[in-house]
Amino acid sequence: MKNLEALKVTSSWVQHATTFSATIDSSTSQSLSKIDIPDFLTVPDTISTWFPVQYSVLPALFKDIQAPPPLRPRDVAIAAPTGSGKTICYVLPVLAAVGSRPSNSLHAVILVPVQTLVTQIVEEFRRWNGPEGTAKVVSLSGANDFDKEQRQLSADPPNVIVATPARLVQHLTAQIPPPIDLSKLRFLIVDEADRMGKLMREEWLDLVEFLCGGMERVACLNDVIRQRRAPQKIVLSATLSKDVEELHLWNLFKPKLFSATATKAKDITSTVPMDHISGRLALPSSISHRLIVSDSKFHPLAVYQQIQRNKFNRTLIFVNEVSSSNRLAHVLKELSQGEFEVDYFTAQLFGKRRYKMLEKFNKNPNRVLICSDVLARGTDLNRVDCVINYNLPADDKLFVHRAGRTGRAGQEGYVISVGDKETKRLFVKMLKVTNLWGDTVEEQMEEYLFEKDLERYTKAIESLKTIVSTNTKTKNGSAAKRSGFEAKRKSRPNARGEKPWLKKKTTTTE
Ligand SMILES: Nc1ncnc2c1ncn2[C@@H]1O[C@H](COP(=O)(O)OP(=O)(O)OP(=O)(O)O)[C@@H](O)[C@H]1O
Repeated sequence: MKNLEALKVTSSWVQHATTFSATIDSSTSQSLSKIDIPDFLTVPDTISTWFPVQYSVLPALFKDIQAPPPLRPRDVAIAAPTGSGKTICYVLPVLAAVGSRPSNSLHAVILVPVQTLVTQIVEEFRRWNGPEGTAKVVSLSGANDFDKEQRQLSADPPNVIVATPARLVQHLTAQIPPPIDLSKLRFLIVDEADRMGKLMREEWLDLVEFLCGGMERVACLNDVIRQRRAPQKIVLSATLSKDVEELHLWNLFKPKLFSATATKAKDITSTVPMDHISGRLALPSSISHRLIVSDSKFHPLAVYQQIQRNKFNRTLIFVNEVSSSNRLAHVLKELSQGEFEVDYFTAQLFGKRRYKMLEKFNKNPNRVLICSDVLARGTDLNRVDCVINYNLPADDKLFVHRAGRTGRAGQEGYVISVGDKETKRLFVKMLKVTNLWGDTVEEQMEEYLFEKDLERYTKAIESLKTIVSTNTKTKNGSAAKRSGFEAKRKSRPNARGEKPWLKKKTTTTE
């Protein structure tokens, strides 16, 4: 039996992609005058040029709006590095489609995997929509009260909805007919598309396509005519997968791919296995990566020394477990002694507290934010100087997205990964397979390098142990109290079903 060689099927639309530079600098950015945008849109002060992905995508999408093709516009897939400005690629076309005198119909639905991104994208719409805000943009996510959202949708139908898939489906199925009319949708946009998971079609895409109408595969002339109403799909990600079956899930109509070429600084060899739409995973060229290898018991001290030595103004530290975040926060607070503020952000933070935490990080210098991977994708924080992988990322895509929280919009960024001899081996192998290892610097930190801070570090660990043991005692105490209460409750007569308060009828004979 001859073992069959795995076939690499590459769709023709992937092969004939429109490419642009992944590097953002004065030579690859274009002046704003090169693209005519509708005059009712206000250009934010921070925007002075078009980034490569915007200069490549915007003219095509504006053309589909100004001169709609006879059938329906081709769907679009956008693969560009983190921080390269993909959000604007759909914000402007959506606002242009809504127009300066918007009707009451829903023009666009934008779906993102996490609620922090929902708020961030609504903010981006507001930045371009101007203070008067011609288009009505609403957010639907776990950050808001569901009933309040329902009332708002019925009272004042929006032109644009930015939502998490779960919350959108909740609104679409909570009442019949749903308060959201998808039948006249012009855009169906999915940001961080490859994060939506393989079950997305069962979970929400089938329902949304059914309510949009016209998404069936063409089987007859009637389908072709019905398809004219279907919304144009735009899927985006920094790590858009090239897997044919994954792309097939999106049921894209004659898709056009806009894809970044290899970054200038990291010339990636073609031997890299093609598991990614632009043929490879890549970090923005403005990011440098350093791997610190030391005994794991010194990792918190190594992190502290890196922040102190490099004088990072804002540092994001990714951990894999919630428990590590508050322990690491305590040790860093003890070590820093006020040199920098330390907070931690995990998925357990709800509603407004999330945004207050991010706002505090964005607005103040000398901050360290310890977080879980809920912030790894898409989150656009203000000038993060350094991303630290305190726990190494589980896979290469997560490494790219975590690293992409720094080095955004062409700014310089540093990524520091912390490992020990064992974890380092697997991590280096993972990065070398997809050539993300690039020009990473490896630094062995031996025990003698920690001596100068060892005393303070030991004190910090001791105080952490005291806190942990106190918490454990309190937990046990309350558990004991609960079990004591439980025991008392069980001992009460009525817990045994007896009713001593009902006087027994004594007969006179007794
Ligand atoms: N033309 C531009 N000029 C200046 N800054 C820009 C421009 N376009 C985008 N930016 C800024 O660059 C940052 C990154 O933009 P954006 O969040 O759209 O990147 P992204 O590609 O979506 O990143 P990710 O893949 O992490 O989601 C934002 O702060 C945005 O304001």
